[in-house]
Amino acid sequence: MQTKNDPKILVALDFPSENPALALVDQLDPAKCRLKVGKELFTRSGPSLVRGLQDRGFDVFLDLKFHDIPNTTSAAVAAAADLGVWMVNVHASGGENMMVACRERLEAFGADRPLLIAVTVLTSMSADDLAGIGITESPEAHVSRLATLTKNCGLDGVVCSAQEAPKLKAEQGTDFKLITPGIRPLSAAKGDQQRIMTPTDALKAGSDYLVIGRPITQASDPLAALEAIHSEIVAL
Ligand SMILES: O=C(O)c1cc(=O)[nH]c(=O)n1[C@@H]1O[C@H](COP(=O)(O)O)[C@@H](O)[C@H]1O
Repeated sequence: MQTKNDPKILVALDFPSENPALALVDQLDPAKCRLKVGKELFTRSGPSLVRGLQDRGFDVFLDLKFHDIPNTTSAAVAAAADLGVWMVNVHASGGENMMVACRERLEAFGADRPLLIAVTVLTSMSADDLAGIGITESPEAHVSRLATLTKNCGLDGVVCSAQEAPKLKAEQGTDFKLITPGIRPLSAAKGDQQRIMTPTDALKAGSDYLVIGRPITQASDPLAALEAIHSEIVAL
């Protein structure tokens, strides 16, 4: 259920720099979406851009997928919390000690801490890719293994494909948040995403938040595209 204060749509700001990102953002409505800032945009434009988005009323998901030793990674998520972001993520494959260190470090921020999410298996990784790094179980089994580890470490949820959502909700419970990319309204181009789902189907499958990039950012009228998806899911 979409509420005014908890927008389910996370718009992926996959732009090379601040100017085109802000040109898009200034057409959007913070009551209807949050914003995801990833590695390219953050590396170019950094914390000042994040503050600029927050000053415009948007919550920010800082999608930097930290993966390092526990001391370094927990310091990085604390820096994200100092920046006041709404959500931050790490790689679950960084392991238990790393994830626990991150969760413990964020406890100091109390109720205002960012949600701490883990990436399980990137949707770009095939079974062959996993075998190449010594993982012989299926991608699906590895996602479940890493989601269980993530939950046991006390994190808030995982990034996964919406196809995996029913299984993960059944295994991890309804409070464990699922953030799902690969979302396409029926009218939108699939692009390079392979495993796609409509916003409605993804929420019905158990997604908590929908990461949506090009169907909004490349639309001729981005606000109309956002509002169409928002109206579709607010009616659920
Ligand atoms: O972590 C992500 O956000 C992510 C993980 C993943 O497995 N697949 C995936 O597509 N994403 C991101 O989700 C967004 C999807 O954008 P669109 O395909 O344009 O809707 C991009 O920012 C991707 O980098």
